[in-house]
Amino acid sequence: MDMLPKCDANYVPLSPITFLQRAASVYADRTSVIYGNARYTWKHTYNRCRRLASALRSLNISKNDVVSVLAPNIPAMYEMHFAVPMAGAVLNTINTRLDARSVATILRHSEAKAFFVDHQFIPLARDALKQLVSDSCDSHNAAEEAVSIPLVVAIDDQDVPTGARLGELEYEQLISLGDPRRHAPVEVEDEWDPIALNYTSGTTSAPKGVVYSHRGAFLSTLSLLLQWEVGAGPVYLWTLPMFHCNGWTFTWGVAARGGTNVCIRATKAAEMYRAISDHSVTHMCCAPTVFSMILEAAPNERRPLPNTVHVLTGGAPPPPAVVERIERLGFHVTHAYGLTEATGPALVCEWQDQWDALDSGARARLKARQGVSVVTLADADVVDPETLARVARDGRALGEIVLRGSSIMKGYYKDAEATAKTFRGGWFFTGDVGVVHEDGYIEIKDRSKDVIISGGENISSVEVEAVLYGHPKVVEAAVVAMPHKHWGETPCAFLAVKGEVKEEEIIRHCRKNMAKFMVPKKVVFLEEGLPKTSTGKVQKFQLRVIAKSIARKEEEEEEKRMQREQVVAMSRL
Ligand SMILES: Nc1ncnc2c1ncn2[C@@H]1O[C@H](COP(=O)(O)OP(=O)(O)OP(=O)(O)O)[C@@H](O)[C@H]1O
Repeated sequence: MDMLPKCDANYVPLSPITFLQRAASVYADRTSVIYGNARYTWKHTYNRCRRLASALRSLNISKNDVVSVLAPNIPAMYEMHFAVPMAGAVLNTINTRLDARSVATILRHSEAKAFFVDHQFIPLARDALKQLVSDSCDSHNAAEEAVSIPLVVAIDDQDVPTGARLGELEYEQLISLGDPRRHAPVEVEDEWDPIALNYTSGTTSAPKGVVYSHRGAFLSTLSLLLQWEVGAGPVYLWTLPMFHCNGWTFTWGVAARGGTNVCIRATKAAEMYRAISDHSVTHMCCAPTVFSMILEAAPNERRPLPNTVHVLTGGAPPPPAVVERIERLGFHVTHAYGLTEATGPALVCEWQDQWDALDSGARARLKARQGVSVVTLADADVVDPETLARVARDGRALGEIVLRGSSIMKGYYKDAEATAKTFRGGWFFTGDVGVVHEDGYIEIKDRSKDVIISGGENISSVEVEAVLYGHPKVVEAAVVAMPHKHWGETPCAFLAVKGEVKEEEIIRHCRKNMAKFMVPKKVVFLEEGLPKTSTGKVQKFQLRVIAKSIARKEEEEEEKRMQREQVVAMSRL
């Protein structure tokens, strides 16, 4: 049997771009994309992608060249997920909430050959390009790595054109100029070839460039469709940014199921309710912070849900109290855990039938666990990061969550050291601390950098946050370490609340619901909400800076008070 070789008939490189070709033939006249009043069918989308791929090739974009895009969830952004790899190039979607300096850093690091910019982000892109030009002048003087300036393509609004331009080229003009007969889309030669370059959220350190292969993207897409039980023809609302791990692969996945992509420019409560109601949305993905937006929407923004909306949530721990509330509204939540490095979700809290009989609170607590590996992952575990020994399956022993399988990235672009550090002993190390329960379900307790160590005890900020979310007035909660002269660190809670609530009330609520050593010593109310990354994660490093300065101030005041008491005591002598 070993003598039977691979041939073109039985061995075709796996790539998610094949989903589009199939969609164009199987679902040709079905609506592929809705954006405002603009509508496309799968036949249209396929033809437009072929034209764009061919236009890119005519501009000398070739194999492994990086094409960057700065755009919200619009049809062009969707099309580029197919057109760029169809030209043999690598898609780099840039986070639209970054500042010009960071956008320039990504353009420089990725050596982007082309840069597509949505009209709304032209001012940001212009500043980033200025920065890049100035870096390029500096690099000539300092004999650094040369900086190349990408070809710029403006994307005008595909529903209501604005006429805004940046650079010489415009998106629709490229599509009309593309001629697949002269420059045919490129065949994928090797499924290990890169398809996308995604920078991490930068929650804990400088963003790293994560490279996906066609194979990894293909398998992750199928795996997530299966895991989430997405049937034929889903109506998928784009609330998760497509720039976040290629929309957790659903950019490619919606084509695989012949679904309809409902694109909205901004993930805001009114837009979401309207789109769900107008288009009978069946599926959406989002970070748990989006739940708070939906739950706190003003009465005039709300609309009744026309049907059950299946939501895949992840990216941050969903507090059980919030899961319970959102499900009462008619959303059905599936919880997944993942990372940019794992091509989006890697663990999913797969539901067990016997859990249906539990009350809603118990169901939400089970659902808030991160779960078991998705089908294309070979293995997931929690291990001692030094010895690599598996931790006990008791829901208590802490270790680092590790993953292994075809969904894991190829590596970090131009960073061999970070790649070597994260791949060890046949595992990918996530940097997240977790436990394994008796039933084999993994639960994240913290990111290793976020664990609070108070008097030698580890405190999981996620556990303290879950209790805080149980308070009826808490809308957002994050807990970080605050330096403490006796305990080393103590928990400091940052809250966004509705209505009036005092620090003492929150502390009382915590005392009632958690061990004494876990109770936050300080509660800070942030009226403007918690600082977040573009992917909806709380920027805990910013909160740590505030907590540190509060601790310093309190220590200074304490010292002053002691000095005053000493003076008084001396004067009495
Ligand atoms: N369901 C979840 N529950 C808890 N945490 C989650 C969940 N899903 C993802 N996360 C957190 O998000 C992290 C992955 O985030 P992402 O890849 O967007 O970049 P980042 O790790 O935040 O950024 P950086 O690596 O640059 O600091 C995970 O390591 C984990 O800490």
